[in-house]
Amino acid sequence: MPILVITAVAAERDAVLGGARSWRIPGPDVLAVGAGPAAAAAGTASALARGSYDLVVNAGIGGGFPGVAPVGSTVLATRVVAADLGAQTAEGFVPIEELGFGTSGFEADPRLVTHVGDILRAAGVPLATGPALTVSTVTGTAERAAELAARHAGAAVEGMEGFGVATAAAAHAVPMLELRTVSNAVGPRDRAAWRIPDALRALTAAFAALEGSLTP
Ligand SMILES: O=C(O)c1cccc(C(=O)CC[C@H]2O[C@@H](n3cnc4c(=O)[nH]cnc43)[C@H](O)[C@@H]2O)c1
Repeated sequence: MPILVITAVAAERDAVLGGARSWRIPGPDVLAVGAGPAAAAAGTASALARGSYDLVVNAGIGGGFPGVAPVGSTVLATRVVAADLGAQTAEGFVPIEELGFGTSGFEADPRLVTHVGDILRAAGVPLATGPALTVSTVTGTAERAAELAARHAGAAVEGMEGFGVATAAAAHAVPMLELRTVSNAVGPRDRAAWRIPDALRALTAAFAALEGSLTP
């Protein structure tokens, strides 16, 4: 069953490939397509037009919501949400559904999330599950982090590609998962505190554990 893994940058792609290298079954196709939802959607759609896949996984590092997904943990998304797709009004943010011309969320297959989550936990991966928020601007203040957490109950992780990958996967009727390892906390910007090498190692460990389990 061919699997497509989409990452933003080459370091994430190589981390995924490092984990899949130990698989005794054919590994996934892993593509680094660039940062942000537009690059992710275009890269995923192009790959899905070229080949046939049974599952698309958006994988990478991400920001974890404090109290849900600490730095060093791994997040498997139950739902992929475009957190800034809508309109800002004097009364607050209005999601695109309420504007009447689009959708801002895709649910992951709950059976697939349970199955893959069980495999990761059994392998000792410190796992959190919950909504994965996709943003075009990385959150850099406590106020913005609190606003997002209030608007999305149980928000676990923030990244920049999930919604783009999910949109392309849905257009091709292919199931989609988002898996992120937490390099930093969502909140006041402190780039020096990002634990990128640790998060990349966690990504490798997660994919090593997933051999044969990414079955829709
Ligand atoms: O500098 C490096 O060596 C390096 C290695 C791997 C990845 C990076 C990135 O900067 C990846 C950008 C990618 O990470 C996601 N991300 C990570 N933290 C957050 C966050 O707090 N909020 C939103 N996105 C985050 C995002 O998907 C980016 O595309 C650097």
